[in-house]
Amino acid sequence: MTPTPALRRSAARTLLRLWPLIRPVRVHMITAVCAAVFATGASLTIPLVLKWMVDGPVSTGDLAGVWAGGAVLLLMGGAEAVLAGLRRWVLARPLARVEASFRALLHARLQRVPMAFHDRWSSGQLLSRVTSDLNQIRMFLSFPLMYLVVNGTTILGGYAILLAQRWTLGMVLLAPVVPLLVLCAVFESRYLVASLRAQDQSGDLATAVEESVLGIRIIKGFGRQRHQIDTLVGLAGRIRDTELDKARQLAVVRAASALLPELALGAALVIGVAQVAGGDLSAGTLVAFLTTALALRWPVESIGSLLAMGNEAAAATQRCFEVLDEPEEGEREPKPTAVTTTRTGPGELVFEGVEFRYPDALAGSPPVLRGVDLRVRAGETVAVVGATGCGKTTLTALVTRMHDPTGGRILLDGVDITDMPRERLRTEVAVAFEEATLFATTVADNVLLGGDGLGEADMWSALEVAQAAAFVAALPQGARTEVGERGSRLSGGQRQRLALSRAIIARPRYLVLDDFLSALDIRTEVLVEAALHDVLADTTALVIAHRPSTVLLADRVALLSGGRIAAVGTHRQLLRENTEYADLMGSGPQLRGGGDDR
Ligand SMILES: Nc1ncnc2c1ncn2[C@@H]1O[C@H](COP(=O)(O)OP(=O)(O)OP(=O)(O)O)[C@@H](O)[C@H]1O
Repeated sequence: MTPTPALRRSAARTLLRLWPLIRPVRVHMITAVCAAVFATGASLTIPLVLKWMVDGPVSTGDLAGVWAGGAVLLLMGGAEAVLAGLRRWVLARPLARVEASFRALLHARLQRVPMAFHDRWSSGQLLSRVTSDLNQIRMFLSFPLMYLVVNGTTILGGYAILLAQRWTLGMVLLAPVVPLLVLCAVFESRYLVASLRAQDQSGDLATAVEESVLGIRIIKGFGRQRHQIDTLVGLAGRIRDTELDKARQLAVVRAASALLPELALGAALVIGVAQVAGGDLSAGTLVAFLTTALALRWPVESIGSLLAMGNEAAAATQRCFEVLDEPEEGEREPKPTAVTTTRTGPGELVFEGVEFRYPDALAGSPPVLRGVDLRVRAGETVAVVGATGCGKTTLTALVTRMHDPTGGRILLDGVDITDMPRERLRTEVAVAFEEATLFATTVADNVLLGGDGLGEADMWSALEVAQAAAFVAALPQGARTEVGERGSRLSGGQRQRLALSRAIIARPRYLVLDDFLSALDIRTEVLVEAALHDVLADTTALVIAHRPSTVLLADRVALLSGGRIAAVGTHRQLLRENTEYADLMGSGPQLRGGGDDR
């Protein structure tokens, strides 16, 4: 998906948004610009020295003057080289710092934006912004920006010298400026759009590559390699077309900015030679004039390429600011209501008329949750059961404020969760999902992520509860074993048990478990559930259950149906009294053997 909105700003205005980031290195930037301008000044002085030499010492045979002129030329050349080196040296480190701090800013924002943002954006789009776009911005700041300033100054200074030397000839050289300016203006707006398109398409390609790498088992399993290759080739083809379009646009500007000044130079040369022949102009002045004009060739020719790089940087800047402009989670919270109508106490989790509709839900579709009322008492475990797609996972996501309810409220310890700082909410409530997300680090790092200030002992006791201690101990480096990207070196059941260990390690007061044992065999599941009973004794827990065996973990069961809690009771009660529940649960032997009134 490519969520880039229509372009609203010009490239220059977009680039100006970088100023707060560049501000801390402005002294370095100004120093570098000054060095570059002086270097150019030195190079522009050379034709003037030449004029002096041709009209003076050379024509009069003054050898000492020729040596002096040569020495000045050498000095100017040396100064130009030293100043160019100084510019690079002054900028390298500060710009690397700017890139690093911009990247940190983007990364921090990605952590703080609401889940709805991540639902909307593909990973490849985000990845390309944090990597290639930032790189493009740094390159623009270190080279093209500098040269836009320097070459702009050179062109202005150069043309001023040309006009001063011979204004009629200068006007001939100035003739191409108007058509070139018009061409550059048209080019700027078109190239910016094409750059944005190319960068968005690269993001789409990154997403497709990521999906094909992560989904390689499915692709191979279904023999869909050809299809996948065709998809990637199609996406790469779109990028190629856009890049060719950019190249065509750039070629026109480059050709025009090379050809028109050349024609003007040719015309000036003919007129100048005629004037020298007619005695209206000194040979030295013509040499100086032509040398200056030649010195302006590269600055004029380079403008097209520099503008192109500026446009690409502007597109990259806009894409990065699309992320940075996204409000953080806390920024768009509705003002929380402090009054509680429900009488609720510590340790209780209460849903009060909770409604929820996904922001990107199809128009006209009903809300997923349409008035959920449920009270989970302190220390109680309530299983939520319902048909697939009825909104169970959505309900759990609301407890940790991955999304905020669009109606009603959720109370924790009697406090509306929108009243609580998110940090506090997320230390009170721990979660484990069916899709056990592990990070590409060690077992220990993954489990210890569950809380602050926890040690090895906490980790091993959490692993014991999740029946993971034995397999972790048997790993080559025990808990120090790397689990691979997304835990790829572990089985699905092992990943789920590590995710459960992470959820319970800090002994949270509230636990939200979403079908967290689905990948376990029945024997291991029974063992995990038995150990969990001790943990859950002090914990208020909401458990999403698909399997009858998970339901047995709960004190009570709530049936979610039609966006509401349709029935609450013990497992046996519901099995007897509610046909929808009985249908959902079936009547497996383990249910019948449920022991007490569960
Ligand atoms: N990010 C999303 N954007 C839009 N709609 C969504 C989003 N996530 C889920 N839905 C929709 O919300 C509804 C409820 O989804 P949810 O995952 O909560 O169901 P569930 O009861 O947990 O299903 P299952 O038992 O299959 O896991 C579904 O119709 C689903 O299509």
